Amino acid sequence: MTPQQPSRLIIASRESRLAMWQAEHVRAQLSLLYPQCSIEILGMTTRGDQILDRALSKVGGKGLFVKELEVAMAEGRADLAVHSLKDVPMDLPDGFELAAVLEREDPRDAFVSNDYASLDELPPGAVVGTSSLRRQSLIAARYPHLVIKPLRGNLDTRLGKLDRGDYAAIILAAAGLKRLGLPERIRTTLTPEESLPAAGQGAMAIEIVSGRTDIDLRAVLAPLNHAATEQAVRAERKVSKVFGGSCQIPLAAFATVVGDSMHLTAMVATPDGKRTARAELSGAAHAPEALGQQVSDLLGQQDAHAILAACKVQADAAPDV
Ligand SMILES: NCc1[nH]cc(CCC(=O)O)c1CC(=O)O
Repeated sequence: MTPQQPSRLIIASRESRLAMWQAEHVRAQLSLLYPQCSIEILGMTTRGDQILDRALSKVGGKGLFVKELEVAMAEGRADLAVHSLKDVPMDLPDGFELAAVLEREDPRDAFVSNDYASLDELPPGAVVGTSSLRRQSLIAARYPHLVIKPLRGNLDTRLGKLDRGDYAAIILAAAGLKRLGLPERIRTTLTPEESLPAAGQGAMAIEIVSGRTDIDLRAVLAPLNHAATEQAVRAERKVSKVFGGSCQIPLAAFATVVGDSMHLTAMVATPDGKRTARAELSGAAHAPEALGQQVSDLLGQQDAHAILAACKVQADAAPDV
């Protein structure tokens, strides 16, 4: 069935430069597909953008970046929302669904510094900026002589704080820097062996309201879906979901797809990096959730639940920054 040609589409987006780049990217692809369609971007601020003085894990997690966009769609002010998949909760609220996952950019973490070329070069006591529990846990485990300080805000804000001298180095997603045309800020990319990426890192997703009767939006957006990326992130997000699904625990999950087969590696750890469980398996690319469940089971056999309990204790004891 040919999808109905839309005559007008409104894309809801956060207003950060990265979010706007991503919305613009989706708009450009849609205009090629539907040249008659008028497509607008509705920029909005979310609570996640406003609350910059506390760790996200303390104020409600990922949902804070998507809620306002969902309200705009529910009220008919927008038809679709473009998100960094990493920021999308594992369970969407009733009445919403992901209609497409776009081809993944570089999924790795990037080491960014004006003075040092890599984590290995940082001297004892050097301050590294990150508010990601996953990145924090990794650095604490491998570089116990470094000091980790929280770093929130959009990419430009974070780079500004680095340039002001607040940190010796910061860790960011390579994808964001590449999309914003700042690949030269990356001093080193951390391999997945060094820093296993977060579930969905580097991928964009399009969210819609389910069951619209006026237009088949799923069909309209289907050509933007990248099958291999969708399979990979479904496996990764399954692991996230099994272990509680938000930013409250250091959790990494990374899948690669080659043809019909997929390899998934996942890890949970304590924020201090002292306890880690890691597991990996290959399986069929067409059954991503099954592989995600199997890898989660392997993590469970390795004491992952005790690690989660220890995480909760450390999170409750941590200062509220
Ligand atoms: N949590 C914030 C966030 N959400 C998505 C990205 C980068 C782009 C991506 O991973 O797709 C970032 C910044 C970062 O982690 O450095």
